[in-house]
Amino acid sequence: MEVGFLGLGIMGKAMSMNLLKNGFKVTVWNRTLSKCNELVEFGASIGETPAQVVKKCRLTIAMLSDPAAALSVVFDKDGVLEQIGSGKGYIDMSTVDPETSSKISQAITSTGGAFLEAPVSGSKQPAETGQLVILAAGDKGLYEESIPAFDVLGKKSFFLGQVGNGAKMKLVVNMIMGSMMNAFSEGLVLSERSGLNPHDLLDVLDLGAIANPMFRGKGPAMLKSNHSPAFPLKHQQKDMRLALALGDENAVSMPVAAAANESFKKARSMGLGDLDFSAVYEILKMTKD
Ligand SMILES: NC(=O)C1=CN([C@@H]2O[C@H](COP(=O)(O)OP(=O)(O)OC[C@H]3O[C@@H](n4cnc5c(N)ncnc54)[C@H](OP(=O)(O)O)[C@@H]3O)[C@@H](O)[C@H]2O)C=CC1
Ligand SMILES: O=CCCC(=O)O
Repeated sequence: MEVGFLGLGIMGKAMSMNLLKNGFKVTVWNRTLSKCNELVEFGASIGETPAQVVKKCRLTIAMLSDPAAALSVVFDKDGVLEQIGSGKGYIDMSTVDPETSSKISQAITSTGGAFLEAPVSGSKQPAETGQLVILAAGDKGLYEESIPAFDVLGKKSFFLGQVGNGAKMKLVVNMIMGSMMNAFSEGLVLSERSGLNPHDLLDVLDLGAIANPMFRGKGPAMLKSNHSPAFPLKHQQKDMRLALALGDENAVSMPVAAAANESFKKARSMGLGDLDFSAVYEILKMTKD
């Protein structure tokens, strides 16, 4: 199957590589075109613009940083809209808000094209190993057609109904994750400041009711101040912001998420946005009596 892939950041590069390794023909595009070269070594073709990729492929997947990027790639000159139409499908796997997704859906479907939003849970390593959790919503026919690709990219796919539901599910999950990262970081700092060995805390946590892959995977690196990016902090803060907006729209009070968002904003303002979101630990560590 020939698949187009737009956006070769941390996630897009791993996902498109995975498709290539599993026998898909892939045509890639990235805003910074030089990032396509590594994929070409593994058999990918390059499209010079999003429109060129869509022209060539029946199915095109996008994995872009944020709502502005997702909209730009569809609506701007040489964008997806110039070539999408009947018989073609567009799958946006970026994490965006439901409004952005709906806007893209309306534009694509008005040309006769099919649209699916399919944000993912899981980070760099699950993307490399095909262990993502796919949160799809939109065109059911396109979802079914995409299952061979989703089976390569993920360990489980959910079809959640109408466009917007995938985006909402993803934002709820990441709102919880961002709050957890803040609580975890505060716990690490508190254990150190109160004279405990934080490595002991990691061991205790891992044996109890709140053991989880995030604490287990990131804890030891955090204690060494290693925040090599798997999930960039700037994207986690974007997700907190979008989740808080969803809370506003639905009159849901979220003081814990709001406080976590403030920590991520502070970390961004201190230049930590391109590090892993675990770098929020560094700003919590800085607070003194
Ligand atoms: N990293 C993770 O663990 C996960 C990330 N996500 C979500 O997936 C998406 C991608 O994340 P990730 O790969 O980590 O992000 P990166 O920051 O590594 O990559 C972002 C991509 O978006 C492109 N881009 C940014 N702005 C524009 C624009 N205006 N026009 C066109 N392209 C643009 C970048 O192009 P260029 O190379 O030119 O800058 C790059 O290809 C985000 O929505 C993120 O929230 C979801 C699950 C996990
Ligand atoms: O959006 C990013 C999610 C990262 C993860 O699920 O580990």
